[in-house]
Amino acid sequence: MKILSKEQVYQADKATENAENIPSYNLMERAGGYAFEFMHQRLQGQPVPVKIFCGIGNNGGDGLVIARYFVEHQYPVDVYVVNYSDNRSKDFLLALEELKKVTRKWPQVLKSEDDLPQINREDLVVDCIFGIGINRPAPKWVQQLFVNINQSGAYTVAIDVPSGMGVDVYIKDSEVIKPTIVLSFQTPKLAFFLPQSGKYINNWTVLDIGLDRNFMNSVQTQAQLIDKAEAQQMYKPRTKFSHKGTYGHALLITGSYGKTGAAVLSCKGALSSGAGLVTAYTTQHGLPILQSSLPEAMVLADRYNGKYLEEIQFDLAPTVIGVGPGLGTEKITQQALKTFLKANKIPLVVDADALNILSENQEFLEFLPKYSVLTPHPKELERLIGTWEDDFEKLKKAEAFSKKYNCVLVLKDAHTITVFDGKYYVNNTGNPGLATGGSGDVLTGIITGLMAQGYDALTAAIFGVYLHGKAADIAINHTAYEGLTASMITEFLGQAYLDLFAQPEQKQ
Ligand SMILES: NC(=O)C1=CN([C@@H]2O[C@H](COP(=O)(O)OP(=O)(O)OC[C@H]3O[C@@H](n4cnc5c(N)ncnc54)[C@H](OP(=O)(O)O)[C@@H]3O)[C@@H](O)[C@H]2O)[C@@H](O)CC1
Ligand SMILES: Nc1ncnc2c1ncn2[C@@H]1O[C@H](COP(=O)(O)OP(=O)(O)O)[C@@H](O)[C@H]1O
Ligand SMILES: [K+]
Repeated sequence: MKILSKEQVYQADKATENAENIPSYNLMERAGGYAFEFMHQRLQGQPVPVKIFCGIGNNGGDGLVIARYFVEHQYPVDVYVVNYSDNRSKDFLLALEELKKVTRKWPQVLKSEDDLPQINREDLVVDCIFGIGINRPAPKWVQQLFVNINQSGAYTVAIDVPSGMGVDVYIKDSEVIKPTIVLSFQTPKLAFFLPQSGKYINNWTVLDIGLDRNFMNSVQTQAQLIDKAEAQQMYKPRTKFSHKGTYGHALLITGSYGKTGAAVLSCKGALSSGAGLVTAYTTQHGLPILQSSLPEAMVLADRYNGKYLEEIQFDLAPTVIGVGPGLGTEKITQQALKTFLKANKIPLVVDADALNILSENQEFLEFLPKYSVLTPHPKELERLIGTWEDDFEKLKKAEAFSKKYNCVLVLKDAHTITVFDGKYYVNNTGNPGLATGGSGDVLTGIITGLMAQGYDALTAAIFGVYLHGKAADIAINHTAYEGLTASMITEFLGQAYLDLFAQPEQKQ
């Protein structure tokens, strides 16, 4: 699903007004109408006390349209205008006129902290204070209103975006409404998926308000949400007369003394994603461990008998190499990695300690083959690209890094974002069950396994992240978040594949 930027949303509005030859106010009517319908279908006329907080821009205007519908359907409703500015938008004023036609109970105007009403747990709060137009911290008294709403425990529906949240910029030092659900118009907003702002999002849904199809089909967005529909398109079906050679050979350079588990997990990831052959390259003492725990994998060990890899040299031609999990960052391993990288031409997936070694020796980055996949978690990313002011700056820095080194950068997080060629592919599977040691090692194996099967680096990264998260989503039905271990991700990977084409259950 496309994630439009703020500017693109305004452009989509204009395109729709032009294509349908309608005034902008019609869109506000449509948006407000759909939002009301969503709530009305769930409330079914129950006399829940509704409190609608409207700003003075178009988000506030949506709120006034919603208010009119609530009045018309005889819900007990209080409407407040949060008067943070006297610059009321044209369509806000039109919506106010329409509201006044159906009720004599005019909105109460709030101008300071003293005006803020009591909010009760039993209320339904509709948040229309700020939408995508916010560009600086709200006035303090308005922020106090956000806090009051958050502390009330009331069921809170945010219209378009939670008030206080910037959609393409981070608004520093500002309170944000933490809604029960966000009803977002036409497109989810990038901020929903970033850790600094996404922590305010419990649940969101998109309301299709019918923006111009031509515009929506042709607009090129920087960000895209990856869900089942997108993942299905990536899947490569197997053919009847294929054999293990068809699905490539994945080599995983992994493990050290006490961290052979990382090697096992990444090999399991590669095997369960479907690689034709998997070989681990590890330390000598790791060899028997791998052989006994994972009979499907072949194992090569370095010549020395040390705790860490001292040399990376093998006499085989894998399709793709995954490197990093459990390697450690010993000087001797750093040297071995340098020698290997200098000579290597085979596509790479780089993770964990291999990333840490690259961070310490940035000159090694030049040795990476084109389209290498790098999979840092936030700390590894910081070591690689330095610190950032906020999540949007992080994305910009990641984008610049990926362009400079021509690599696919997988920013692992609750919503992992794959960055390549100026585009952001935002993953929408996975859950906190994945916050467990080794789950990243499994991901490295999965992406390496997909590349072995002929998926290009970008697709392997996006699809691998999707499958990894989906396997965890299926697994937690059996394990809960707490019971999920990294190995189990690989056990449920097959179900993640099956789910790609599973038909939703038909209602009788
Ligand atoms: N296609 C769609 O999706 C449709 C969307 N629609 C709706 O329109 C909404 C966007 O409306 P909007 O552009 O009027 O902005 P909104 O968020 O109401 O803010 C109002 C104004 O506040 C101002 N301001 C900013 N920060 C401030 C601050 N800290 N303290 C004080 N003032 C501040 C700023 O003006 P400024 O002062 O910067 O000139 C800003 O313009 C969108 O979210 C959706 O709900 C539908 O109606 C139609 C279809
Ligand atoms: N709260 C979460 N929600 C969704 N995915 C998560 C969450 N926490 C971690 N993950 C995922 O789990 C993996 C953790 O990787 P990493 O930190 O490298 O683990 P390890 O080093 O232990 O293997 C990443 O793919 C990340 O996106
Ligand atoms: K809002």
